[in-house]
Amino acid sequence: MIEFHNVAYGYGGRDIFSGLDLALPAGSFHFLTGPSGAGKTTFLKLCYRDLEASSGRVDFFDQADSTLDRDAVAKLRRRIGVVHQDCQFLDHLTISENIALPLTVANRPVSPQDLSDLLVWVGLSDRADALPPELSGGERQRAALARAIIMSPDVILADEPTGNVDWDMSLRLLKLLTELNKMGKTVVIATHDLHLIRQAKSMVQARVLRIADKRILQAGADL
Ligand SMILES: Nc1ncnc2c1ncn2[C@@H]1O[C@H](COP(=O)(O)OP(=O)(O)OP(=O)(O)O)[C@@H](O)[C@H]1O
Repeated sequence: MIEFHNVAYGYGGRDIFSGLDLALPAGSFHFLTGPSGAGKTTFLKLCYRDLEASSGRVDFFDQADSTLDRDAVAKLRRRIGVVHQDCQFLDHLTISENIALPLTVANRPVSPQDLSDLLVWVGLSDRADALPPELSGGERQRAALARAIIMSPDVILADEPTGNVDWDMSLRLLKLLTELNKMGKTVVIATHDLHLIRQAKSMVQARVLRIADKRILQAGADL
């Protein structure tokens, strides 16, 4: 789905990654760990082409990065749903309008039934007409997940989706992400939470990646 070939990336001359070789196959489930500032968000941004590799090559859905024009990049982004760390919403729109926003912006019809099913799935039916500032942290995270998948992406990237929620809510979010994976979606979760990763072992066949020395390595079974 997304493949990194000898990729380097840095900010202002400071390398975050170098010699990165990695594949995220279709239908896989990955956790990405590493200390704060190691580059987890940067890696996710490279995965949805918000950032471009400084050198090396990233292939998206079997297409080399360098061959993609603007339309192709827009198209590939529609196949990738992102749950951002800070979950920003438009505060003057309701939760259901925010969730439907990617469709509205793309000028695509919003099916009331699909939207309602999605709200039920994330457990937000009774909050559909609330405004974002009225939501709890866990509700915001679930709304962000719903918004990320409304375009039926093939890949879901979640940046610290359980960062600000309690354990029960973390498990609930993890369950939603594993359900998406069972539907065939490729899932990548960046997280500090090793407890969550251990918990996931009984729910899904997940690979754990760890950022170390500007590379991303498969973590050992000791986690
Ligand atoms: N736009 C930017 N310009 C310059 N440096 C940046 C920029 N974005 C991130 N960095 C730096 O790059 C490094 C990696 O940042 P990144 O946000 O990817 O780490 P992270 O592992 O996601 O961190 P955290 O767990 O704290 O969210 C950090 O040192 C950060 O300060």
